[in-house]
Amino acid sequence: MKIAIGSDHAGFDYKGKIIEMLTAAGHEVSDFGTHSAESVDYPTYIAPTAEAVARGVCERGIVLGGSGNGEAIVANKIRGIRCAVCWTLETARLARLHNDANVISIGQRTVPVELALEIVRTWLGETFEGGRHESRLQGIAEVEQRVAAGSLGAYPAHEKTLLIRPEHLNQRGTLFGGYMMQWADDLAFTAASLTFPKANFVTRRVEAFDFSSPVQNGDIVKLRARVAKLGNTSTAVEVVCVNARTDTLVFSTTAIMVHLDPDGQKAPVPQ
Ligand SMILES: O=C(CO)[C@H](O)[C@H](O)COP(=O)(O)O
Repeated sequence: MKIAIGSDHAGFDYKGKIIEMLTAAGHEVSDFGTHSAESVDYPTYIAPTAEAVARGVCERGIVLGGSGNGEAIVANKIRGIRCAVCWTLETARLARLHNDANVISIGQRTVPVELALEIVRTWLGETFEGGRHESRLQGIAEVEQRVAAGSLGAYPAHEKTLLIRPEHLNQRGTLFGGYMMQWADDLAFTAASLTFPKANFVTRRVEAFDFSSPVQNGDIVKLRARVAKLGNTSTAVEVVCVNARTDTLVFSTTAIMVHLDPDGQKAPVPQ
C-alpha cells in the first residue's frame, strides 16, 4: 500500500520507526518531513501529507506530533480527509470500522513506541464496517460540500485573479505595491459588501502590508478576501495574496470596514 507520513519535531522519532516498520512490511512510504528534531510548525508538513491522500497519490496517511491533536486538526482541514487521533488499539480499530479514517494521528508524547506501532498495524489491518456508518460518512461529505460552497461555516471567500503587466511595475521592474494595496482594498470592500448587501461600507483601515515575495512581470496573482469577523458597526476582512505561478504567499492582511448610515455616522451592520 502507498502510505504518506508526516510529522513535526515532536513526532519525528516515531515517524522514523513507523517508516521502518511499514517498509519492512512491504509498504511504499512517502515521507513528507520534517527531517530532523529541530522545532518546526506542524502545518508545513502535515498539510502536504494529507493532501497526498486527498489527491489519491497515497492510499492512507499517518501524521504525528507531540499530542497528535494539532496534526489531526490540520489534516481534517483538507477536503476528503477523515483523520482520527488514535491513542489505544480500540481507537485505532474504530477509526477504520466506524469512521473509515484514511489518516490517523498519533502523539509521540502520549503513547509508548510499541503501542504506536501496534496502533498503525491495527488500523491498517481493519476494514470499514459499512452499514449504519455509510450514511454518517455521507453526512460528513455533505458538510464538506456545503463548507466548500460557502453555505456553512465561515463567510464565503471572494477572489480576483490578476495578470501582472508592464504598466504595474515599479522602477526596479517588480510589482508596484500601491497597485496591490488598491486591489486588496477593492476586494475587501467587495467581500464585505456582498456578504452584507444592505450595508454601506467604507474602509476604516488596512493592517500592515508585508510583501514577503516580489511579483514579476507576467506573474499571475490570486487575491482572496473573506469576512473573518463581524463586530457591531464593522467587519474584519482577511485578504490573502498568492503568486499562482510560484505558489508563494505575497502578503496577507486584514481590512476593517465600517458601516455608515445615510448621515455618515457609524451604525450597526445591517444583516
Ligand atoms: O502535538 C502538537 C500539536 O498538537 C505539537 O507537536 C506540539 O504542540 C509541539 O510542541 P512543542 O513546540 O512544545 O515541542
